[in-house]
Amino acid sequence: MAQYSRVRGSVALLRLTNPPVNALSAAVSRDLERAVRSACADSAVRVLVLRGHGGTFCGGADIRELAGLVDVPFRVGVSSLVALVDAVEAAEKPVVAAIEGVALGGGLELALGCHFRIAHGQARLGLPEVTLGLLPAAGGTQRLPRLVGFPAALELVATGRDVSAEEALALGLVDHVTDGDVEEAAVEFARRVADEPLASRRLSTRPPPRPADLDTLLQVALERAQRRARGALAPVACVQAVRAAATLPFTQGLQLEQELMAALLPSNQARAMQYCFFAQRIVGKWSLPGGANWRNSPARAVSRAAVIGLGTMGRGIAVSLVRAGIPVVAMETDEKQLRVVTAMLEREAAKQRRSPDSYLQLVQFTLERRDLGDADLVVEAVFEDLALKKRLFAELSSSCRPDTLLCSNTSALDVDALAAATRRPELVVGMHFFAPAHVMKLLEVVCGARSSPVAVATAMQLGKRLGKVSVAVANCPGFAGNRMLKPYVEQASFLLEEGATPQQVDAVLEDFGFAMGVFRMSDLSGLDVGWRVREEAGLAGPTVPPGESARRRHGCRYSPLADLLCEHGRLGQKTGRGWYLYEGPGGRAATPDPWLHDFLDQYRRRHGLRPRRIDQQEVLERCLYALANEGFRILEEGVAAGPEDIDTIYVLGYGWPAHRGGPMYHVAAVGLPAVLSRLEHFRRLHPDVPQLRPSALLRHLVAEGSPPISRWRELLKGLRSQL
Ligand SMILES: CC/C=C\CC(=O)SCCNC(=O)CCNC(=O)[C@H](O)C(C)(C)COP(=O)(O)OP(=O)(O)OC[C@H]1O[C@@H](n2cnc3c(N)ncnc32)[C@H](O)[C@@H]1OP(=O)(O)O
Repeated sequence: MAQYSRVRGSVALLRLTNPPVNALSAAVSRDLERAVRSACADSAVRVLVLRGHGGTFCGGADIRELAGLVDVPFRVGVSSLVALVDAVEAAEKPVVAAIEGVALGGGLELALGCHFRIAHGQARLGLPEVTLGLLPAAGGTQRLPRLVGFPAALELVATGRDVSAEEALALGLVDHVTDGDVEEAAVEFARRVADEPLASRRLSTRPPPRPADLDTLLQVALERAQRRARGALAPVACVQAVRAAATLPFTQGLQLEQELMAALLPSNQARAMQYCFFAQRIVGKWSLPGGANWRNSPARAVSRAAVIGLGTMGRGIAVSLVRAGIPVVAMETDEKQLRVVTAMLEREAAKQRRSPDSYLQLVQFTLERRDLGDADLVVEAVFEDLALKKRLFAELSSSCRPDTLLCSNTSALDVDALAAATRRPELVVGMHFFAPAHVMKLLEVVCGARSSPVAVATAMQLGKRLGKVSVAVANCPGFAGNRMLKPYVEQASFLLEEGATPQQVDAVLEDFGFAMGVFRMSDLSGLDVGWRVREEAGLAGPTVPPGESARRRHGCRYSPLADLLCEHGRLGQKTGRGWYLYEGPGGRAATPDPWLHDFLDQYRRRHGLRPRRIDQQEVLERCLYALANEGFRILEEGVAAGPEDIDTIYVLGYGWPAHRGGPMYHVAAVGLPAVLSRLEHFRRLHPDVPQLRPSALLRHLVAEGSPPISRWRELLKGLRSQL
């Protein structure tokens, strides 16, 4: 796990070895500590270089231990890592960290214990513990501010953002960056510093910097963390721990860090966030009914891509491709959109500290379909209209190379119908990006009935290359994410009919931790999007069969409230009014609108609905259980392979709070029998709402004694699977 060898006579080269990411399990930490002590005791050694095996320094503490997934008490992992970092820092001979790949979490804390840090130009460094519901508890919150100052330390610890080697150098986090061989550079560096005094290099003994505005800075950071945390404990604990570095001596700061960690480690929030971490890895291990899977189906190389349509979605997709270094041919007729995408690329280049030209030269704008001919993969991102898309797919099928993959960014339409319009249905898949596509980390890869393994593998792999988490789902209206949104939005509308207000419903959902309540979200994305879909489905507008009552469709309860707002020209933020009032068209600040409240009163009177007081619990249960119930149906039908897929989609694509794990994790945590009983209760009260009828899978799981969520995937394999 950790050995040392002597190089160039007096340099001890220690190699941390625990593939795939050299995680510091308790055993590995102890082993490395022993190796450090032996090297220090070796009289032939003057200086130590510490590196990781296999091109990566260290991915941090072993999360499986912290999450209680292996048979090692989590406190043992923490204390072994703390002891290791302390031993490294206390070494009487200089220790140089040679960082390549990543130094994350406990890995970076280990590097902070070293006296010098050399990084490869491609390395990434960070303290992502907050994303696991934790904080850096091997001295990271105390050493980092002593090295890079409070503003940077507060930001890095509280957000978990990782930085490039270049930024690390600018922050003072590393001493030197090399684009050559990091081991050679570190050994060379080590020989130069072998005789340097170490006192000032031990961060624990350094006084923390004290800018004049430190108190204000700490207060602002704490308030910001509280505001942004939306109920999550870890970001606030992170700021509290870093603040201790300003107010307490090192050992007492460390003590507080440990106490905060001891409170976070066993918390439900940390469990939920660690579940999310592993869920996001599980979803990469896709399989298809024929036996093809992520292991046996290689992806095709994508060295040139095309994007059709540079509206909101298309331009985000184009930017993502360019950022990943993939040349893009972008087809768009509206010149205004070309200017927008050019400006976006310039901004992105500046963010990545690249020249604008390095990005702009990767894009070729065109009006001609023949220019797409050479692409390995085309992503269509035109208007959401099935007939239009089918025509386009038919044309692409004739004009593109026979092996070009044809992908659609549709958010709900039938991928099999698009495939059927081509002469290569096996090379058609859905690639459903989420807006803004260059920011959101989720990609739903929609596998059509005839999509080939290579098409699925290529789309999944491309998502990863773009820095996204790809989740494979089967083709059905709305796929997994948008399909589950429907009953959730419907319940919210029914609650308005029964007496709630948009701000009441949103406040409950935002208190739960959602980035945005359902009505604010609907205003942001535009009420007309759903209106168009409902019109196409014969639920709204001129296509509704004559004689259908306003509040019923196909014999079931229907709320026409959103349709009525659209008819009044209230499309959300873009028109300056929707469920809320905004400063003007395009405004962002939502305020309650007296017009809307009058409108709701009149609506209720017109339909003889007597408003009642609705409490928070009812809002939460009806919205969230209806959504999760649809999730069970999706699992039952094999549209998604497991609860991890649904939870990943909701956390990364729909603002579900990670500290609550995702909808399926949430209902499992509440208890399936309790959820079933509440759904049965609501179903009795609303017999004309089929979405409240508990799904067969939920009943089945309850009948089986509510197995833990980690077992559902296996149990589902026995059911009908489309994946
Ligand atoms: C005292 C306590 C102090 C500190 C606490 C900590 O250090 S908490 C851990 C902090 N570290 C992290 O959060 C990093 C997590 N890992 C990653 O971000 C990525 O895995 C990484 C290292 C950037 C590599 O990414 P890549 O895309 O190359 O691989 P992938 O994510 O698919 O991971 C490969 C397999 O490794 C497993 N794994 C990754 N990190 C850890 C870890 N720290 N502990 C345990 N296991 C880890 C991951 O689950 C994958 O496993 P697999 O079975 O192949 O799905």
